[in-house]
Amino acid sequence: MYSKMLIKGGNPLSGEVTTQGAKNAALPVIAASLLLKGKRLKIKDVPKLEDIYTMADLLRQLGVEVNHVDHSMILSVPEDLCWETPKALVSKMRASSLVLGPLLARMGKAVLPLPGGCAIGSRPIDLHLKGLVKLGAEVELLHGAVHAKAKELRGTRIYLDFPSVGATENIMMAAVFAKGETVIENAAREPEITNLAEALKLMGCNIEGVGTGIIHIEGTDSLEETEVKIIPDRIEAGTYMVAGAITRGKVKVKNVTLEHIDATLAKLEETGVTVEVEKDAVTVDARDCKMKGVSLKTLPYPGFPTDMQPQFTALLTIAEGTSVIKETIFESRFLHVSELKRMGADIELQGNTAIVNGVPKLKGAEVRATDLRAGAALVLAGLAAEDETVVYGLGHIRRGYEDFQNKLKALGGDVEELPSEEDGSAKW
Ligand SMILES: CC(=O)N[C@H]1[C@@H](OP(=O)(O)OP(=O)(O)OC[C@H]2O[C@@H](n3ccc(=O)[nH]c3=O)[C@H](O)[C@@H]2O)O[C@H](CO)[C@@H](O)[C@@H]1O
Ligand SMILES: C=C(OP(=O)(O)O)C(=O)O
Repeated sequence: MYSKMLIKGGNPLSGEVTTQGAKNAALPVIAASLLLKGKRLKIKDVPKLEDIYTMADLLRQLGVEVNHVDHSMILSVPEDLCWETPKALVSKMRASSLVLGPLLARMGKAVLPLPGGCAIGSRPIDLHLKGLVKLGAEVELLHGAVHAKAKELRGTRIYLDFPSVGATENIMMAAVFAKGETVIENAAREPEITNLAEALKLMGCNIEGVGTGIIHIEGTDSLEETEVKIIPDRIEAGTYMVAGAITRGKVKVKNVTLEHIDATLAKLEETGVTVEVEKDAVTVDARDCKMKGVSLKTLPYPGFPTDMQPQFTALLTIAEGTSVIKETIFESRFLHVSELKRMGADIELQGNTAIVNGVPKLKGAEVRATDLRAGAALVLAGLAAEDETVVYGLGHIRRGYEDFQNKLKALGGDVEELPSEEDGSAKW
């Protein structure tokens, strides 16, 4: 059974909402527990999300005992681990590839069915594999699965052709038990990587330079039990800020790390909405605001995050004038555009650029979420649109937003999740 969300648009959202722990930080930290041997990792502020449950199931299959109670997770890792990852779980979630590095480091071998692409792009893992080979692993592709093995990993210099988030994380984890020093150059600088590095440091790893683009990891022999806290989800926070702005409401988002959302805040302010910041909260006030179009380009952190691009595209459909949105991270992250056009948006796609001409109002329609953030963007558009919108494919949204319906309802959104016989794809 699928599910859909019915949205009666038009209510300006108002009130406070608290951000969950970051999905994209929790996933690699959970994978990092595999580096422990006969020890436990306790993680605080783990969001309750489908992707987290998938990662927990994957670790269970590898032999880890996982207890996820409320927002805490305790992972008890046995002396020996299974090193073959099941296709059913890996194909469900690309982030499953993050177990490759730690499994190789701990067990000297790993088998991972190639995760494949998704609606936003082809998403190869060649950079992950190149890094592992440089560390001394033998990597083969057999019957659609990566088979990696290494008697011993050796520290080395690894230059990433692109600052890939996943490749940086996988290589960092693989390098933990390598002999000598590993240096990752052109490493990704996302805050989620810093959170993973903090977890590894707390376990006893020696890591320097995280956040600078050049990461140094000194190999070690064994790690310790520890407890780590997940950072607030900057993308969830940004999504609720846009919810306030697009409905011309006033929303306070609590539990944010301001320096992680600089790019999002700067672009929101540029549209003309009022943004007030406190130590760990942001209030977006768009009441009586004449919002104007802005141009933006997605970039690796600290640039504007690709994971906020669909939500901003929705916002800019009803901002005055023309906005130019350039997506440089994923090759096909514009599937929400055709859905927004069904709602009356005026958007022209030219390759990786969307040219958005603001319209006064969006109109409710039946639309389909094709991925997580596209789904969030359509819900935001529905909240601002006249009449009723139905968003199909809520499964995508559940991957990344905890309690989305209730958080929106608490802000005054007229939304309701309902079971659906279909995912919406048969409609158009
Ligand atoms: C679970 C998680 O943290 N997901 C995030 C992570 O995804 P993910 O780790 O997959 O993103 P990457 O930074 O690796 O990918 C960015 C680009 O590099 C390409 N690439 C990546 C690896 C590789 O080996 N070869 C290659 O060509 C990808 O296809 C993509 O076009 O960072 C993205 C970019 O901020 C975010 O949108 C995702 O939400
Ligand atoms: C693209 C995303 O996640 P993933 O990399 O897990 O697909 C996202 O969180 O927006």
